[in-house]
Amino acid sequence: MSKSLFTDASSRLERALKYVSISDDAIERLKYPKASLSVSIPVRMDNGTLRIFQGYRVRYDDTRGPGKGGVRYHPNVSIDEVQSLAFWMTFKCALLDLPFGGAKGGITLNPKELSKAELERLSRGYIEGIADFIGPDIDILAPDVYTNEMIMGWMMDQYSIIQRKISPAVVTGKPLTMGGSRGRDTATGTGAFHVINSLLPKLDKKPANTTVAVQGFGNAGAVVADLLAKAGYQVVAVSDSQGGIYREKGLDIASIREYKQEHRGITAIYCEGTVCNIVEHEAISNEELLALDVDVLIPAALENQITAENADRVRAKYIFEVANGPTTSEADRILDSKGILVFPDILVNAGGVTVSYFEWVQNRSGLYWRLNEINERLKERMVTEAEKVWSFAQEFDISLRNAAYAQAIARLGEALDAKGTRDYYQNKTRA
Ligand SMILES: NC(=O)C1=CN([C@@H]2O[C@H](COP(=O)(O)OP(=O)(O)OC[C@H]3O[C@@H](n4cnc5c(N)ncnc54)[C@H](OP(=O)(O)O)[C@@H]3O)[C@@H](O)[C@H]2O)C=CC1
Ligand SMILES: O=C(O)CCC(=O)C(=O)O
Repeated sequence: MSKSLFTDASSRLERALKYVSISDDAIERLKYPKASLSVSIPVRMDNGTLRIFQGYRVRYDDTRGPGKGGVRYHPNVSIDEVQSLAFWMTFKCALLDLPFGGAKGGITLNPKELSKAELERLSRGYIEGIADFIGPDIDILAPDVYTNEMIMGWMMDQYSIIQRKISPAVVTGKPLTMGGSRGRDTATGTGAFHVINSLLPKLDKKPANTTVAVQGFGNAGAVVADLLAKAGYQVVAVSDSQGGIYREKGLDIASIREYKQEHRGITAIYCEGTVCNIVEHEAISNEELLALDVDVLIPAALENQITAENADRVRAKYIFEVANGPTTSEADRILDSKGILVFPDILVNAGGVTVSYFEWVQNRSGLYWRLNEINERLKERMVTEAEKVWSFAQEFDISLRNAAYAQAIARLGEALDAKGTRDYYQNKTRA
């Protein structure tokens, strides 16, 4: 039987514990999610039939602050996946020193098959189901795969209806008109760009002599591809769920983004300026993209993309994980043995939750920041944490993943110990 995603995810905790000292009590607590909720969501479909969807929310840990994390709409969503994503959020928020714990949610469905009205009923139904489990001081939602600011707006509105007061801070990634933050829509890709652009020079890589392949061309992948291309990197391949395109002398990312917004796929479409042509021989599969001979590989789609089965075929020198959990722990070992450096998800994709934190702060203070203020603060946080992870890894000669986890674990351990064991309550019950 194959390992569950959570078993694989939590092996990262076990490995990194060697490099940090925290109490046994804190270690025990970090091994388990604090609370999980599973809900059935009845939705009246446009054709009059009733469909029941399965939704989840997991709050993994809230020691350092309210739970925080996105909501995913995807056919593969399961409690195991949501729990793993909530686990990663916990370490990501601690690594970036955000005053949040980790949480995540999801609904099992293919949202591409639903009409806009059906999606709205589903999103509002999800909030009906989890309303008692979330809140601006309890657990705060955000976008993830196949959710967006429109859906976040519906969710915030539904929560406000239930609470009978406007509660913008329960959801981040909302439309600007509903209290969203400037820069949240591009934050994940922008944060990843800062990590890549600040760490590659340490490896003597300059944009013009660095080739890049990006798997996944959504909110995270398209933005990082665009920023890298604008900074002079050679982005030679991109893909979406249907497949990808490759061009040795580099792709025109801005025009591919434009094309993707109008049409659904990017397969075999090559755009230069405003002209797009279908060029069949440049089409590649996602498997082929992962095995391209490039300097930098950026998985920016789903988890479990680089596994024990294909890690041997990876030829990139550096992997920057924009997706959550794209590399399995077995693949990590193989990549390590091949000398491939993996820059971990909890660092590389933390720009999204960082600007979500800024949005939450703005919602609570009522004072809204300009885009350049947001972008400056984001850059400062991302570069600072990236440098710390890099130096820690260099100093102790350990992987960047272990270095990132060790720093996050140290912060979590300190917070858990500061709260004490809470044995007082248990003793009182027993008395
Ligand atoms: N949004 C955010 O703020 C954050 C996202 N992340 C992570 O980044 C990753 C991407 O999320 P995000 O960009 O928001 O999601 P989006 O829904 O915006 O985009 C997902 C992209 O991945 C593509 N895709 C889906 N399945 C596959 C596949 N099997 N192979 C290749 N490409 C595929 C989609 O293709 P198509 O367009 O054809 O459907 C789409 O281009 C996820 O792991 C997410 O958890 C991490 C931090 C924050
Ligand atoms: O913005 C957020 O709160 C969380 C984004 C997210 O889901 C993630 O970082 O994986």
